Amino acid sequence: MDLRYATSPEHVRGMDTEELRRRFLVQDLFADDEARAVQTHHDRVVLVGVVPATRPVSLPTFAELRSAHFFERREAGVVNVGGPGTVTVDGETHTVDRGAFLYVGRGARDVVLASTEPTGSDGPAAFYLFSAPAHTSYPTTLVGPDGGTVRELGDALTSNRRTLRQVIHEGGVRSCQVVMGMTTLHPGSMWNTMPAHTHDRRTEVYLYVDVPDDARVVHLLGEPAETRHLLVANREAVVSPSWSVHSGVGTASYAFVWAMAGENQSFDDMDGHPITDLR
Ligand SMILES: O=C(O)C(=O)C[C@H](O)C(=O)CO
Ligand SMILES: [Zn+2]
Repeated sequence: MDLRYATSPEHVRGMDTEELRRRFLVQDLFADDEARAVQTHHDRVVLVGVVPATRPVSLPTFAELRSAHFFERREAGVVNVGGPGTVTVDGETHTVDRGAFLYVGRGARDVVLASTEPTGSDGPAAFYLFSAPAHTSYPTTLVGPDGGTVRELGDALTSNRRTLRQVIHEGGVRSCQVVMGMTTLHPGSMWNTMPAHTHDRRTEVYLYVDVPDDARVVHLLGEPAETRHLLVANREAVVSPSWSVHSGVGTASYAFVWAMAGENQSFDDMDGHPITDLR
């Protein structure tokens, strides 16, 4: 498990490109037949990537968690961003195809992730887990690729027309902390999350997906009056501490999985920062 210690806004002012990327960008989370993990000490969020390319992969626990099994004190949202697949939780198998989500509650013991058509056109399944500490156990719940609460946002005239699906949230699948969903940019729209915002009560992670190999997303981070940027490729994630804006523009249309944990689960508890205020 890769550990990322907490950062402060003052610290960001002095970071060069290499340090910004080392602290906030998560690369190489997805590797064949492995469960790779990163923990940020911001809200103790753990990210795991699993690509069951040639065999099913059992989710291990990690030494840093000091727990007998991964879900002993945690919950997670799992989304598949690859080809068709299944997730088996304590013997019950769920079909989790591309764009589907599975919420796994505290107490689950054996979690096995598998591809259904590893050599198909979408390749093997690619599971992304966003996990946070949990105080109680909510039921494991599957949401299909079109499920959740859909919000249409933005405008083609400002290049930010996008469809946002809230899946694990106050009005949907219950959880202790995790709030999670996916946003898909419409063809020709490149800007996400504009106007940008912060939410001082939650850490958020964006995982960018469906970014063409020759494209990048220019992701803005940092305090609104002191922004920095990262050039982000497909299946890379960016950690946004509570004080950081998170917004980006692609050189092609793309999608992203957003997920949060922290003090509350109120999606609309955010402070907007107009582009004219960003520096
Ligand atoms: O397109 C958007 O806008 C988003 O997807 C915003 C994220 O959901 C978010 O940042 C929630 O806090
Ligand atoms: Zn946000």
